[in-house]
Amino acid sequence: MVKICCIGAGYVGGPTMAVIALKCPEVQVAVVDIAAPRINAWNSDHLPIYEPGLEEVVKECRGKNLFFSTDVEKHVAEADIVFVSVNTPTKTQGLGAGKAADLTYWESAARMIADVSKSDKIVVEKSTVPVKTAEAIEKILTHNRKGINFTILSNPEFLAEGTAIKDLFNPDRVLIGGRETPEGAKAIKALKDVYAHWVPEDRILCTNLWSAELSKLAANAFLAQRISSVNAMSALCEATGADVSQVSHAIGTDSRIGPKFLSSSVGFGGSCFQKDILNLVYICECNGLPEVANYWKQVIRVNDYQKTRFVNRVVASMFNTVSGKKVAILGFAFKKDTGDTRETPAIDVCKGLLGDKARLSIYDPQVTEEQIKKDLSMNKFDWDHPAHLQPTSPNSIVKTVSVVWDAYEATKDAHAVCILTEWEEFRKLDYQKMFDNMQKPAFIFDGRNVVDVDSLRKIGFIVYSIGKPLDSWLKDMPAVA
Ligand SMILES: NC(=O)c1ccc[n+]([C@@H]2O[C@H](COP(=O)([O-])OP(=O)(O)OC[C@H]3O[C@@H](n4cnc5c(N)ncnc54)[C@H](O)[C@@H]3O)[C@@H](O)[C@H]2O)c1
Ligand SMILES: O=c1ccn([C@@H]2O[C@H](COP(=O)(O)OP(=O)(O)O[C@H]3O[C@H](CO)[C@@H](O)[C@H](O)[C@H]3O)[C@@H](O)[C@H]2O)c(=O)[nH]1
Repeated sequence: MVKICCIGAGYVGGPTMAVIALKCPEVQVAVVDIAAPRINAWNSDHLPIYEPGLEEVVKECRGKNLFFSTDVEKHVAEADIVFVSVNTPTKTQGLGAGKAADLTYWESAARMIADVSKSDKIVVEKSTVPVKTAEAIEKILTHNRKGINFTILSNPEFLAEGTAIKDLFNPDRVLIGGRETPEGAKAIKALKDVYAHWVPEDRILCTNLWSAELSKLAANAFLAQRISSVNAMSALCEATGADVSQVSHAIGTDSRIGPKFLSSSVGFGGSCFQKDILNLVYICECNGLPEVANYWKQVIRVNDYQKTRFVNRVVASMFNTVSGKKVAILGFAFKKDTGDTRETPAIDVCKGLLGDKARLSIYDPQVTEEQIKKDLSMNKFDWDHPAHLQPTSPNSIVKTVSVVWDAYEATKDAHAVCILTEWEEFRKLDYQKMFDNMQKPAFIFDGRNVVDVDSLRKIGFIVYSIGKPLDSWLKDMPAVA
C-alpha cells in the first residue's frame, strides 16, 4: 500500500489530501500539523475551514484511509510520498522584507524529514515557493541523508477557495515538475499514477522543476493582472460615464481575451495573489531584471489604489467625514463561499474608515467576531504564520467595531452600507426595509457590483457601484485617491 503524508493541514493540505484519499481508496493518506487545535477540528464535526463539498469528502474517508494527526514524525517516517504544504509567508524582517518568501517553515519541515526518515522518499513541494527552492531543499535533504534517497518534485496547487473541491475533482491541469534524470522520471511517474486515478492523462503536465515552480507564480500574476486591469478601467469608467460591466462583457466576448476574471471589485484579496506577486517581484530584482519587477509591482499598486479609492469615495460622498457615523459593512471574507479573510480588501477598507473615525457594524455569514477583530488589529503579513505564532489580543482600534449576525442589524440606524463580499444573500436583501431603518441621506457603496443600482435609486438610496456611471450626488463630491 502506498503511504502518503502531507505536512500542513491547511486550506491546501486538508482538501487536496481528502480528495486523493477519496479517489485512491488503496492509498493511505495522513495529514499532519503542528497546530493541535487544527488537527482536532479536522477530526471533529466542525472542520477548521468552510469549503462547499469538503465535509462530505472528509466524512467518507476519515478513519478509513484518511487520517489527521499531530504525530508529524511518525507519519513522515512511514510515508513513501511526503507532500509539504506549509505556510510560505512574505518576510517581514531582514533581507527582502515586504517581498521575499519566508521559507522558515519549509526549511524546518525539510530538516525534520531528513532527520526522521529511514527509507527512500519522494518529497513534493505543494506550497507555493520561489523558483529554485527545490535546489535549496535538495541540499538540506541530501546533506543529512544517511544513505537515504530523496527525490524532490514540484506539484503546485491551483485550487481556488470556495470552489476547492470542484477544482480538485476536475482540474484544468495538474502540474508535476521533476529533475530530468532516471530517478526524477521515476518519481514523476509515481505521483502521476496517483492523480491518474481521476485526472485524464492529457491534463497531467510534466515539466522540469523550475518551470513548475515558476508556472505557479506566473499563473497567479496573470490572474491578478486581469483584475487590476479591469479595476484600472473601472476608475476610467466612473470618470467617463462608461459602465465597467458592459466593457468587461464587450472585451470578454473576444475569444482571445475570454470572459473569466474580468469582474471589477474593491480589489483582489486572498492569501496568494499579493504574496506570490511580491515574491515574483523579488525574484526579478534578484535576477537583475528591474523593468520586469516594476511591471508586476504595478499590479499590486493598482490593487492598493482601488481600495484607497473606495474609502475616499465613501468619505468624500458623506460630506468629507465619517467621524462618529455608523457604517455597515456587509461581507468581510475575501470572496464569497469561504470564511477566509486573509488579505481581504475588507481589512484595508475598514482600517481606512476607522482612520476617519467611523463606527463600524460588520456582518459576514461565515466570519466570526474573533477573526474580524483579530484581522483589524494585526500587522500586515502577520496572518500567514501557524496559529500559535499569531498575535492574540485585539488592540484598542476594535472598540469602535461591532460584529453582528444579521445584515438588517448591521444597517439599522447606519448612515451608509459598504458591500465588500459578493455573497449571494446580499442580492436578495429587502433593501426597502433597510432604507426605512437607516439615517438619511442613506448611502450604499457597492464594492462588488451585486446590487441593482436603478431599483435602489428608486427606493431613495444614493448608490455608488464600482465602475458604474455615477449618481449626480457623487459627481458633485469628487474623491481624490
Ligand atoms: N490557500 C490557497 O488557496 C492556496 C492555493 C494554492 C497554493 N497555496 C499555497 O499553499 C501553501 C499553504 O497554504 P494554506 O492556505 O494551506 O496555508 P495554511 O496556513 O492554511 O496551512 C498551513 C499549515 O501548515 C502548518 N505548519 C507550518 N509549519 C509546519 C511544520 N513545520 N510542521 C507541520 N505543520 C506546519 C500550519 O500550522 C498550518 O496549519 C502556501 O505556500 C500557499 O501559498 C495556497
Ligand atoms: O473577476 C474577478 C475574480 C476574482 N476577484 C477577486 O480576486 C481574489 C482572488 O479570487 P480567486 O482567484 O477566485 O480565489 P483564490 O482562492 O485566491 O485563488 C487564487 O489563488 C490560489 C492560491 O495560489 C490559486 O491556487 C488559484 O488558482 C487562484 O485563482 C478574490 O478577492 C476575488 O474576489 C475579482 O476581484 N474579480
